[in-house]
Amino acid sequence: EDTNNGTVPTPLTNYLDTQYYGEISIGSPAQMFNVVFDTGSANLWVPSQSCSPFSTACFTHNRYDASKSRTHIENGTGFSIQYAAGNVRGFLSEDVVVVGGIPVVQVFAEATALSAMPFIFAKFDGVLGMGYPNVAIDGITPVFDRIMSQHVLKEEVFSVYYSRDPKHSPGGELVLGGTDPNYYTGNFNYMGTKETGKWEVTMKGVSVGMDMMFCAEGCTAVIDTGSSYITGPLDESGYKVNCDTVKTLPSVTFHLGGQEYSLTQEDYILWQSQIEGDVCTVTFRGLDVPPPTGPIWILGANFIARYYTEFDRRNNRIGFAAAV
Ligand SMILES: CC(C)(C)OC(=O)N[C@@H]1CNC[C@H](C(=O)N(Cc2cccc(Cl)c2Cl)C2CC2)C1
Repeated sequence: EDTNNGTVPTPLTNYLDTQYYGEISIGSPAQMFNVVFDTGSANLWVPSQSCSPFSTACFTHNRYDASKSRTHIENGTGFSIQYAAGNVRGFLSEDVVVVGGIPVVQVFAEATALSAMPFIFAKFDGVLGMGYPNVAIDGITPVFDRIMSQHVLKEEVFSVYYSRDPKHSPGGELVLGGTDPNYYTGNFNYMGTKETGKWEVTMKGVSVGMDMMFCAEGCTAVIDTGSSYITGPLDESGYKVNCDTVKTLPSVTFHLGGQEYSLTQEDYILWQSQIEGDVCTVTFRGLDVPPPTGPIWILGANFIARYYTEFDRRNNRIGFAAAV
């Protein structure tokens, strides 16, 4: 059903609370792909039919076949992304991409080489960057910018709901042009994005329990829908705790835009029941980014699952409301 004059919500699949992806189509007739809608990047790439036979990660995913699309436009320019954990190489193509019911003619990358790490663990096929244009590699206009220039959206915003429990259905939802009141309660609290033209805000501190433990002088918080966890300048990463002590663990509070956003142990502990017993891991990752970029925190899926997030391009601000 059309809820935002021109757009329909995109249901997301939640894979183990670590990967949230939804379906888009590319080409005519439509070729379907599962993509992560990633606010930490701004390019669209999917595996290519012409990927190398040695790229295992490519063969276990849906691949775009240009020869089968009558709306395909040849480009051929080389393309590569260097992630922290791996890389993607390929070439550019252009075709009709449909997101949330909206068609756009989009320049995207056909990946011909995907590093096995980490993409053999990816349940999604590709990535659809929802970041600002200045994050886009090769200056390619991002999908959401192409959608905005069609003036079909009621508001120039998009919103993200991530479920906290893989058994819930849907595992999440992306709304283009508005928010979905079914997935949040109360009001939104807004904060301006930094003038860097990224989905990042100034954070005033991080408290553990009652003590301000980190970022006391202020730091940057990136709101990154494509990251699974919370990353900060911590030396503990993948910290294991005794599951019996989990209920005594303190809340962790992020001070953003004059509000306090707390995560309780159920939000930040990954509790896995295994044969040899339960294993509990703190889902904070250590990542040291030196100044001037750092110190930087990345608030990923387990933050967004607790706080429904509205990304507002019109007003260059981010809004949080309590997720249902
Ligand atoms: C500098 C620039 C290249 C733009 O930086 C980024 O693109 N930075 C991206 C920021 N958002 C997270 C992205 C990421 O880590 N992955 C890998 C990933 C994440 C979760 C789970 C799995 Cl399995 C995987 Cl493979 C992409 C899938 C979104 C990198």
